[in-house]
Amino acid sequence: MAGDPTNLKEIEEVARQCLPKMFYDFFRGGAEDEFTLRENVDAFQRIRINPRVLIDVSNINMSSSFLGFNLSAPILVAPTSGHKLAHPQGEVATARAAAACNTIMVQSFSSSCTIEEVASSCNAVRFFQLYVYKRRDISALLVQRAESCGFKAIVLTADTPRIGRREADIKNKMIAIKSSNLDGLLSYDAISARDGGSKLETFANETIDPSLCWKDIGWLKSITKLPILIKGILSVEDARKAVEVGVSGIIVSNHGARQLDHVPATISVLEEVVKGIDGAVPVLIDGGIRRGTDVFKSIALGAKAVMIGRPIIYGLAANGEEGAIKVIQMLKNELELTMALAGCPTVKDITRSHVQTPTDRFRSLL
Ligand SMILES: Cc1cc2nc3c(=O)[nH]c(=O)nc-3n(C[C@H](O)[C@H](O)[C@H](O)COP(=O)(O)O)c2cc1C
Ligand SMILES: CCCCCCC(=O)C(=O)O
Repeated sequence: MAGDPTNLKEIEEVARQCLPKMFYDFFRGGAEDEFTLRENVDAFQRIRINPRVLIDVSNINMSSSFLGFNLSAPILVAPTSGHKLAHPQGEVATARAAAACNTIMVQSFSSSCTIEEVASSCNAVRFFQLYVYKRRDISALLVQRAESCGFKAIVLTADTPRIGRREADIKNKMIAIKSSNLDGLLSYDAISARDGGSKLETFANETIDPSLCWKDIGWLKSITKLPILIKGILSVEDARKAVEVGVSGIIVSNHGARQLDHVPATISVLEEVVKGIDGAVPVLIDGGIRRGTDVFKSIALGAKAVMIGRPIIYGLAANGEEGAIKVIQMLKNELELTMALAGCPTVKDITRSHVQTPTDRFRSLL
């Protein structure tokens, strides 16, 4: 890869140099002042690791599982839209990278490759991320296509009744990303012809159903046998509701800080969400994970595994499938070293006592 990057930040820089400005801005950007975008990363840096010594770390085993599926490490690929804007092979390259790294890929509803193309391209375990459209028939059809193509779970994104205010996209007049999944189902023509700011925003706001609510999980359950995860949970109250309506997992996420600015960094609410549902279902987290130490901290605070969004896109942009593999491999290498240096030979050995949060430091002063 150009520049021989040694960490994810450097891969982002390679991607920035490869991508047209409109697309780099779309991938990188967050909502409004990007306060939460910075917080997602900074909040990890306020957590300290408490290493333990004189523990046999000659063999580090990062293997883990989620919903019964084995993972080589507790790191999954988050759903992100439009991978062909980053690389001509799009989500097919991403799925192959996930398969090569023995992890799960969550394919976005707004993917540029179809459900069928991704399914036939590799043997990765795949989950399908769902937006519920005003045209429920379209969402239902995509769920059925995913189910018949062997996807193993539905990830319902709950934080996007409308699209967040992404000012770079407004300035750049971001295009409405074409999702091949919607070919023959929806037309983009009216949107492409329209003047104004972000066409992606216009398209999303015209198509996504803002009336979606908790009772609709019943509808979703009625159209699929797959386990359902809810993505976009940031409070104990919503986590408990998710458990009540019978989901199989929760994803603590603020959509990579692209929706509502000034919501908390995901790592800062993870522990209370996990405690609030008392182990009823497994919890994943995404947002700002850029180092193996971030993965370690997330596990210590109760996540079953993490998901990564932008770094995968940057890897793709920098070097296609190989670039996405490099991203996952870099994080795995960093996690492996972190576990060795912290005295944790297996993922199960990573405990709450291995980290110190700002709240812990405050309490210790009282
Ligand atoms: C360019 C981009 C596109 C995204 N598209 C989707 C999407 O289609 N569906 C979804 O649920 N989340 C989407 N997300 C949010 C990610 O799933 C994830 O929550 C976020 O990227 C995690 O933060 P990180 O990028 O800091 O790792 C997108 C994020 C980005 C950056
Ligand atoms: C219905 C199209 C919405 C695409 C939004 C993709 C996304 O979630 C993101 O950019 O963030």
